[in-house]
Amino acid sequence: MATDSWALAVDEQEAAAESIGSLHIKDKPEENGTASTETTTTAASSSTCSKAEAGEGDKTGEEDDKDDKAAQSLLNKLIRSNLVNTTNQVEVLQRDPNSPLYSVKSFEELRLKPQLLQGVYAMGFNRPSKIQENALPMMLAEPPQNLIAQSQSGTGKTAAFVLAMLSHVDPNNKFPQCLCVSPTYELALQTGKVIEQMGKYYSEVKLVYAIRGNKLQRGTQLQEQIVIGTPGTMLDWCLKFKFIDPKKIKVFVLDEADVMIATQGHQDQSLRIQRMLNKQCQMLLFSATFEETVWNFAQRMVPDPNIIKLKREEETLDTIKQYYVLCNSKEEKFMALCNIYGAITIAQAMIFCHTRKTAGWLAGELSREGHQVALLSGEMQVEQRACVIDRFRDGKEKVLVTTNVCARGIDVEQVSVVINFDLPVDRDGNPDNETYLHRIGRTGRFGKRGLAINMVDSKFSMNVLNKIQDHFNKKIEKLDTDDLDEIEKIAS
Ligand SMILES: Nc1ncnc2c1ncn2[C@@H]1O[C@H](COP(=O)(O)OP(=O)(O)OP(=O)(O)O)[C@@H](O)[C@H]1O
Repeated sequence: MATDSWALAVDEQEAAAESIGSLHIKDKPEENGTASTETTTTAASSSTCSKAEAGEGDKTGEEDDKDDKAAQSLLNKLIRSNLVNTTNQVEVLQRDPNSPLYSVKSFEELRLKPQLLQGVYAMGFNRPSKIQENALPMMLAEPPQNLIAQSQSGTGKTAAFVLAMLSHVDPNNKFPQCLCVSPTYELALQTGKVIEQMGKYYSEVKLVYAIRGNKLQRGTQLQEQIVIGTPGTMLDWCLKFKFIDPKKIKVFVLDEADVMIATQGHQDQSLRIQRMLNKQCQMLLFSATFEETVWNFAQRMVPDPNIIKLKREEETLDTIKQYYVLCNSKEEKFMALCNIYGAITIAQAMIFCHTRKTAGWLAGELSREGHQVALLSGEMQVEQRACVIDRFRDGKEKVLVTTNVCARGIDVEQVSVVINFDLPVDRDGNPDNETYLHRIGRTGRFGKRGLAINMVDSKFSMNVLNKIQDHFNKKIEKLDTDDLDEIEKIAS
């Protein structure tokens, strides 16, 4: 039955692809898993963290002063991605005590291994963000301490737990020592890329993906120290195939921990893995959101945890401006969208719909208007989804129309606008506050400014919007999309 529904989903996807001229879905990754781009590693690969290129070391070797190197590399990264024109903008945020990027400390003070410090600077990081500054000393302490940590979207949680894993592995031991479980295939791939980038100068440390499609021979003894994957495959590798000896695991990370706990299947699988681990294994749980019941469950699950928790009013980022638009139908919502596009320059946008059907319709309409559109929904094969995201990340499409599948974790710096074409609600029609926060967090990454626009088309959705406002105690302003000057103003 499962196979049938997959096949149907792919057929529908292909049908949609035909109707949407510029929608691109790449074929499955090449058999050996080596993707075309330098940093991409696909499902079937077991990859090394060492990808140092000749010449890069020389570049930094010219400069003696570490601060200058870091500053220069950050500036290069930001200029490359057109985020800022000077370092000052990020620097200012990192020095503002009210900003989640605030940090007075340096990466040097965290006493990271030199290879990791080099990797961090090569990524363009200058100083740790607040969550990194607070969480890393706890995570790197001896004896290891457990941690449940919440920090706003795009503030560097992934980088924090990746650094912790890389710091804890013993490269001389050729077996898995760190497990990182992500809720989706594409998030696992994305986190894997961060591990590769950060571990670029730590060539002895290797990484393998426990995700669908990466089939290993029975009896394989993994040599890689870090395993990143989705809960089902990870559990199989521990329990059924015994590729991993859970007793040898030193660090266990649950990324997007709240959804891992709140989703029954994920919770069962994660708990079954956890039960196989040694009592001394360090447990690290991270997310931008933790609903109260989930938070309580997490505290029962993790023995004696350190806790970093946000106050409700801190959960939303001030750098993301939130608006709503009043409409009467989906056609009017589409018109409003066109007006927004007509008034402001949008680098890249993510548009969230409630159903696959609406997403397909909207992608078709936008495509007819001449936009380069990518469509992504949960029913697509995971490899196809990963390819759609890669293309979007590379800027090949400027608009990504999607359902909730992409609401969490996906890190695309150039996303300047998030549109909730449909507001997020749960199965009972109640506002889904957590999903709202994750969705709008796809913009405004690491201090960048972002715009979130909500389409309201009924009393029901107005009610949902009001409840979301009340929940976060944050005003969502009304926007008149017929008034082009007004739209221009909000973007300036
Ligand atoms: N210290 C730092 N200095 C500069 N950039 C950073 C730093 N830490 C992380 N970043 C960058 O900020 C962006 C967001 O980081 P990351 O994906 O780790 O955030 P997150 O908190 O895990 O987000 P989400 O809640 O959406 O999963 C990434 O592009 C990352 O490279």
